[in-house]
Amino acid sequence: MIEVRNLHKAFGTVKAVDGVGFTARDGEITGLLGPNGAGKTTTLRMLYTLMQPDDGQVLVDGIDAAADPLAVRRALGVLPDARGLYKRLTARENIEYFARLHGIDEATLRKRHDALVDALEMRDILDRRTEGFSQGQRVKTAIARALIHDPRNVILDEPTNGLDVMATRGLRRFMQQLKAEGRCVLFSSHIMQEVAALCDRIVVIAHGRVVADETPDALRAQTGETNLEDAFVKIIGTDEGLAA
Ligand SMILES: Nc1ncnc2c1ncn2[C@@H]1O[C@H](COP(=O)(O)OP(=O)(O)OP(=O)(O)O)[C@@H](O)[C@H]1O
Repeated sequence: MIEVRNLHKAFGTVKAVDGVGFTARDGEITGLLGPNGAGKTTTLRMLYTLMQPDDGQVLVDGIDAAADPLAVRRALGVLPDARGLYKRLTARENIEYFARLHGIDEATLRKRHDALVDALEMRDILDRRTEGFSQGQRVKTAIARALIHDPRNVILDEPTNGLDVMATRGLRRFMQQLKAEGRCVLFSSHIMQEVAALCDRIVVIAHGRVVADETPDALRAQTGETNLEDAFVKIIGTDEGLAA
């Protein structure tokens, strides 16, 4: 479970995150939805301890990220916005390198590696260097690498960005599988249909603040709109930066 309380982050005069708080629960998919520049990536970066908040608190499985960042990192699997693969290494080497950094024994590595490779349908690219990989191939490799230590909590920053329809469908299936395994899945998106199709709970962010935190059905009821796209536009007050 991921709990975020009253997070703040400013860059000069820009208040990127201005008092964000929400809870992402185990066995659920939580979507962080907001237009471009709303503060999604900055929020996620503070969650996975890449960036220090000016104020506020992050708890992962009850562990305070400021007090024990290493324990929090161990409890998290993260697909960052910059996918950050080692391009001279093959996909397999990228994944195995992370497994070794986590100190995973060989037998567990094999088992976990095979399960991820099958779930992500990436066996055909395993022994290619990641240099020259397509967006979808890069995302698959980065996700497998992020999850090799079997984390309970999974954070994905715009995971389907740049993926084609088939790759997007595959990734959505994979996220459902993570949820079925009882993990806490938190992902960001500015694509309403995606969030609507996947999420148990939607946290809408605009101008660095949470403007709604509901189930998709409750969001529709709250706004009186049957179409989620119309509901979002009503909540945010503009359709600028939101993709259909
Ligand atoms: N390192 C930085 N230095 C200066 N300003 C920043 C920095 N990172 C983010 N910002 C600003 O903070 C605001 C929030 O940015 P952020 O990347 O969190 O938004 P986002 O919701 O992830 O947007 P997108 O959907 O476009 O990725 C923006 O105005 C952005 O320009």
